[in-house]
Amino acid sequence: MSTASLPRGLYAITPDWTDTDRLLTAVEQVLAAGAVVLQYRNKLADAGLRLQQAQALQARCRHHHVPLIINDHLELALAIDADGLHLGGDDGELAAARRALGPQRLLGASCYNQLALAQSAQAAGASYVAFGAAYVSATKPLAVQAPLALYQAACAQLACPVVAIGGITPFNAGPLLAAGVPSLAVIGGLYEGGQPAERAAAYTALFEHS
Ligand SMILES: Cc1ncc(COP(=O)(O)OP(=O)(O)O)c(N)n1
Ligand SMILES: Cc1ncsc1CCOP(=O)(O)O
Ligand SMILES: [Mg+2]
Repeated sequence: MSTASLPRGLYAITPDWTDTDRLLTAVEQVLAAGAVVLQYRNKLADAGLRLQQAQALQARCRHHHVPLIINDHLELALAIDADGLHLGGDDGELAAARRALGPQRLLGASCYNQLALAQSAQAAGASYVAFGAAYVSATKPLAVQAPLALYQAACAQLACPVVAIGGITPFNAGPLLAAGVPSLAVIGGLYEGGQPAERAAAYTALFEHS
């Protein structure tokens, strides 16, 4: 099966903002600063607002030639012809999602702190697997912790790209990159406290010389 591949670099995820103008202004800065993937994740938006925000983000992503991945909602990904979908353990079957998405779109799977989940996800058609939380996450404080050794094992053993998520800052990302992780997924580090352009640039710089 041929699938699109996840680019190496900053995997930006949107904050739960219902103010669409505010969201688009901040995301535009993150895309301009070099994020290589955008995931639309908004746990506070209703279906109507999700459609509106996803369509607006799709236009910005196309402008920057950055793939847009939809979190949780297969129907939304199909409705806006997104570049991919990300599913957690309770979000639907990966194999069914792969059939619905076709072979080209990206399909990501949350694997928390379990390598076995990643092996099944790969077999079910996942294009990448995500482990986390790597560090304590203010966005998801109850997220299970994934140890550094898991990232090392996953990068050594899996054929598909490994994404790290959870509490990642430009200052604590080093060990993950040294473990071979090609993609850092970030929410709060980009959008909490303002200056998303500068914050995104600090992450993208991590990938420039490594
Ligand atoms: C890249 C990436 N990795 C992990 C997640 C978490 O997915 P999930 O466990 O389904 O939790 P929610 O994000 O839906 O709260 C993710 N979204 N993206
Ligand atoms: C969705 C998710 N899954 C595990 S941690 C997390 C939140 C990541 O956000 P942040 O980068 O703000 O810690
Ligand atoms: Mg989910």
